[in-house]
Amino acid sequence: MSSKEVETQMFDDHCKSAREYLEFNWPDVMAIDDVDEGAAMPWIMDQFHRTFTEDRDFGERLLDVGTGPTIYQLISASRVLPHIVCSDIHQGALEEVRKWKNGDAGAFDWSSAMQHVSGLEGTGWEERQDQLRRAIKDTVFCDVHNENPLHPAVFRPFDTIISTYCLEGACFNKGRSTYKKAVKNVCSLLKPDGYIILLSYIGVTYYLKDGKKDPDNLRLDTDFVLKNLSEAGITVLEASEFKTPDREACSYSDVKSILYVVGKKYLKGDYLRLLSENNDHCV
Ligand SMILES: C[S@@+](CC[C@H](N)C(=O)[O-])C[C@H]1O[C@@H](n2cnc3c(N)ncnc32)[C@H](O)[C@@H]1O
Repeated sequence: MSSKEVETQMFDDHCKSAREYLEFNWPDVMAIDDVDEGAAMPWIMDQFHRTFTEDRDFGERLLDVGTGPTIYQLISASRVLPHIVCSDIHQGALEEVRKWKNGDAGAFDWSSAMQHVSGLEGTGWEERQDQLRRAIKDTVFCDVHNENPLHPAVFRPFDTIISTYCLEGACFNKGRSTYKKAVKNVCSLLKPDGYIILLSYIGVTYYLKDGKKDPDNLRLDTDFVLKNLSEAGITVLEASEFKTPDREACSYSDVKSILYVVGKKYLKGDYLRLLSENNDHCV
């Protein structure tokens, strides 16, 4: 893609640029009264905090799939994973991440999210901000529709993968079989024994575009998301859901809930042992 094409690439059907996406979705980063999502942000940050303070071995190398221009999803992980690769199909989104990493004057301000997480951890937010900036090692092209989403780059399988609101965005008008393949493609980037954390919109039937309803033909429900993870070799360790507010009018979509999933790609032998030891681990 030429630099001119990169500059003019629409971010999505809703926002012209990655910057517009940031300003539309996070006029107030830790908002508790978002029209569609209510107090989802504090809940999401708390889920990530809980996950990454659990006694699990997340390894060293984290891949974020469909990072977009955001870093909130990486704050808690960066306390334990020192090597983070951000990936997205949109070059403008990755440029926003690079600007934030480099501390550019025009970079988006995520300090309230940093402060929220530091408050939970009992750490200093500026040191944690530096820690995340140091941990982001690379920003690379990714297309979840490719069998190897990171092609042409070559990476060893990752220890942990995070993906927030990417798969449903990439597949919203492409149907369930495309979603299923995309989940498989993403999970193929995870090493055996690795962890995946997925955040997803559930129950969307339309997104608003220029005041009109743009239908979502994916119609994600929780069971379908968990089943696809399982078919991609992931054992779901936990799944929590945040119910969005009942509302007459939507601002962006009619999302019904936000699903947070932690899964693990067990080695076959370990998985069978786990099953015989404790069935409760499997949702
Ligand atoms: C709704 S945004 C989510 C961004 C960010 N992770 C967040 O939590 O706000 C969806 C992201 O997925 C990216 N995306 C869309 N299609 C993709 C694809 N086929 N492969 C990889 N990323 C894609 C978009 O460029 C966008 O950054």
